[in-house]
Amino acid sequence: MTFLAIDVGNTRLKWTLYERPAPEAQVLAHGAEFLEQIDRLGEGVWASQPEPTTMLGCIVAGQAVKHRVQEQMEGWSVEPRWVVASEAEAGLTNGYDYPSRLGADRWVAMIGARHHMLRRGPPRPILLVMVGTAVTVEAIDQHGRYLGGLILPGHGIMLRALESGTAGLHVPTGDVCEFPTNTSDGLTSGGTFAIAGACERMFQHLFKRCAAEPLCLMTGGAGWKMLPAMTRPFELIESMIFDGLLVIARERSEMASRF
Ligand SMILES: Nc1ncnc2c1ncn2[C@@H]1O[C@H](COP(=O)(O)OP(=O)(O)OP(=O)(O)O)[C@@H](O)[C@H]1O
Ligand SMILES: CC(C)(CO)[C@@H](O)C(=O)NCCC(=O)O
Ligand SMILES: [K+]
Repeated sequence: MTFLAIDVGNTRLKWTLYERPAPEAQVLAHGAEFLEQIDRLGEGVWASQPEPTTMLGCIVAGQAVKHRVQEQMEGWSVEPRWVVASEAEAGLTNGYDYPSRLGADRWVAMIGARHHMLRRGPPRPILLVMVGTAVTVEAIDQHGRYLGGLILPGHGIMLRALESGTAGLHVPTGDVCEFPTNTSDGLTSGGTFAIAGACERMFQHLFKRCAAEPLCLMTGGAGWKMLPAMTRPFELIESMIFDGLLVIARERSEMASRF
């Protein structure tokens, strides 16, 4: 009963093969590829894996990339399934104006975050920060209602925007510091504190709205770089999107077996 979970972001595809579709399942194999390199997955690393019994993915790259991913799965008989944000799933309700327009990665990561929070104790609001190509800062109340979230350029996009919009900002990566005294440190610290500051504001908004202290969770490949700059204690859970996919897969298979 193996289960393949795939997270296709704006820069990279990440995949994990589990022994079954349920939270805490054992990992059999995993990998990550830049989107330019996914066309070799089928004859490459996926060819040496046992065929997944079921699959669930989350994709924010466009239709063309989705087709390329599905092509790589053609050697298997497993049906490709992709999560789309809905009005409610796995204990989370979606406050977005148009629920299906919410990025699938955001929706899935929030479902993973709520699962982690409930395992820790009584229900609390959640502040979820996802640091990838773009950065999202999500607010979920203690009842599992998604209130809304911020979308910011990721660190890389911020730097590239400054480089292309100015004449004198082509410098190597600097360090994060409180009072930068050179261009490199100024750019690196500016981007980092822009993200940290947005998170702090959302924390305040969420605390006020819920009258309960939010649990602060972070995910995304660059999360570890952000942690030291945060104004609150954050827990980094790298596997949040995969954990969300496992929760959804279990819920869906339980629902199916009830009918
Ligand atoms: N010092 C830094 N601090 C914060 N973020 C950074 C830093 N350096 C790079 N980043 C960002 O981290 C991203 C890499 O993280 P990750 O590997 O999760 O993203 P990704 O795979 O590009 O994301 P996606 O899931 O959108 O494809 C880069 O796109 C960049 O914007
Ligand atoms: C915001 C990103 C880029 C974050 O990865 C992605 O979730 C996305 O493309 N979302 C669609 C728009 C939205 O979530 O409102
Ligand atoms: K992502």
